[in-house]
Amino acid sequence: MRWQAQLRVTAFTPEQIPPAEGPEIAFVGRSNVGKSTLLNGLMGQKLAHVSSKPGKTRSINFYSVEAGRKFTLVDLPGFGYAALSRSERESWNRLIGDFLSTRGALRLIVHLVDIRHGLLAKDEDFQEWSRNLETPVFVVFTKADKISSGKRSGLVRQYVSAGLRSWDKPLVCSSQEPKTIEALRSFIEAFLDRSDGASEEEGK
Ligand SMILES: Nc1nc2c(ncn2[C@@H]2O[C@H](COP(=O)(O)OP(=O)(O)OP(=O)(O)O)[C@@H](O)[C@H]2O)c(=O)[nH]1
Repeated sequence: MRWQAQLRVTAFTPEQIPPAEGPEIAFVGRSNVGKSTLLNGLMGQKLAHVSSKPGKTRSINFYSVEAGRKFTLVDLPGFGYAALSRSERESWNRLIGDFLSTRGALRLIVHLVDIRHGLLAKDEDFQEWSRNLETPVFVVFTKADKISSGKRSGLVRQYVSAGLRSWDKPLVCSSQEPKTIEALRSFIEAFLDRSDGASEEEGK
């Protein structure tokens, strides 16, 4: 299904974070992993700023989506951007960490990983840190067009056997391959339907 999306709020500080309007899905990843490009692909519009220079997304952006139901995509700043000072990096990590560990409306965290590099130190740190969260964290691989399809499946198998969590079928995306973005859209819709069902069961 096509998604109708609009930017709701850009928050630079915790005080600017708006109350949730419904279920939320957060996107995290190292700087330059292709997060803005992927979000634009999902939303079918160029709402997020894409740049070849890392570290462009420095705020938390909330996008309201209407797709037969309402939900919010949350675009978090890329972690581990080296050009920032140590204190800037720490305050960034706090902003992200606090949000992910306290946001009640969060249903899913999508951790984007560049398929060519796999999990680098910052990704490993994030995977380790996020094990204590109640919200599930699923990995989606990006920039798949940069390697051959044979190599892709081998790498994914290797990552998953190393313990990465993802959907039943690990998702590999590329901005150059619209079908892969469409697949992610369908997985997110199905995930939200399932999590609605689970909350109704719990409420009985
Ligand atoms: N070939 C290819 N290039 C991509 C893909 N996704 C993103 N890129 C390129 O990678 C660069 C970074 O993309 P962004 O979407 O800005 O990455 P980001 O993760 O939002 O970056 P930050 O602002 O640092 O957080 C840009 O030059 C994109 O055009 C992809 O699937 N395939």
